[in-house]
Amino acid sequence: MPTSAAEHAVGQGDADGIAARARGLTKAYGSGETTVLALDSVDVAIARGRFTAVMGPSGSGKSTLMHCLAGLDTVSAGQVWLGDTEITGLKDRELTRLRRDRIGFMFQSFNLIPTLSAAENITLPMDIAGQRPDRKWLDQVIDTLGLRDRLKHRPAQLSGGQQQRVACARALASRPELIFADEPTGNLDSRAGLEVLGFLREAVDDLGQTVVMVTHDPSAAAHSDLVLFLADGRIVDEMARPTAEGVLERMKRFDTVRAGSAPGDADAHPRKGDAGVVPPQAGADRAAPPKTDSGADSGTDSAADSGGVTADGGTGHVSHDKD
Ligand SMILES: Nc1ncnc2c1ncn2[C@@H]1O[C@H](COP(=O)(O)OP(=O)(O)OP(=O)(O)O)[C@@H](O)[C@H]1O
Repeated sequence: MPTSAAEHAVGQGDADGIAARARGLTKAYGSGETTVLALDSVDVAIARGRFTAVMGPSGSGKSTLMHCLAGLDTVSAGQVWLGDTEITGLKDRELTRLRRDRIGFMFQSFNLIPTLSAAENITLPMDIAGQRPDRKWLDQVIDTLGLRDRLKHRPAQLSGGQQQRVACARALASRPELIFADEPTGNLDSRAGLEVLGFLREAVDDLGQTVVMVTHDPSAAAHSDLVLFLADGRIVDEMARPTAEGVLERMKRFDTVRAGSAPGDADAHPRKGDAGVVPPQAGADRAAPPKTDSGADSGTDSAADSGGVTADGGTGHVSHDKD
């Protein structure tokens, strides 16, 4: 039976079986009247060796939660641990190393380097970090992802699904403790999307990896072991062994609640998804949004220019001080 996040209550001291956790995790953007409370005292524990999906309405804080758990963004209050290591308070350089050594990233734009072959893309973060890939593991990843006969191809010679598989292999190459995937199927047609979800599932089942995936898609979430539902910056529910129908039903309730919420509720801490209102300018306050996957090409170019970025596993991440 899948392990529920709830069974691993935060603060019990026993970190066994927990890949990452947060306590009282709060993230506010901006200040004064324009403050946006993206995360509101979130307690969460991500079970090791499981596939966890994070869902919720637009603006509910999914990406912010992922970025804070991955040390890509600073927190306003609370604590975050990766395994036993508290990452809140770590210096930039320590965080960069920790991300590089212990976390794999997959984004909907794949951030592959166009001039490098698939094989070179897969090992690039490790090459930059001066780490030698574990050949046996790498072979296993490549075979599991069905990339053996595509290794010499450049990204432009690969289909979208194959490119995403390369991105998946890159995230897995260093055998990270935790893989964060932000809408990894967002740019794919449904068949390629299914493929990638299948591979993430296999990464968990066959390779023992831990995956956290942010998604809007109930069918994608149905591939996970546990869905965490976020609303207004809080975890409001979870569902073990989810089905697409079950997740869809649960998501519909957000709409009902939001449609029925008092108009003044959103005023204290306005959020993009509040009260069913998503103003067109909702993202305008995101001077430097934490999403770093704004385009495959720009991402790859900057990645090519900056060793720190690609050493992060293709995050495209440059800075995490964006308030
Ligand atoms: N850099 C930023 N500056 C200001 N506000 C931000 C920033 N990043 C996120 N926010 C706000 O924080 C809230 C949560 O954003 P987040 O991107 O985490 O939501 P999400 O659930 O991932 O949304 P979506 O599903 O639309 O991607 C939103 O109201 C958003 O506008």
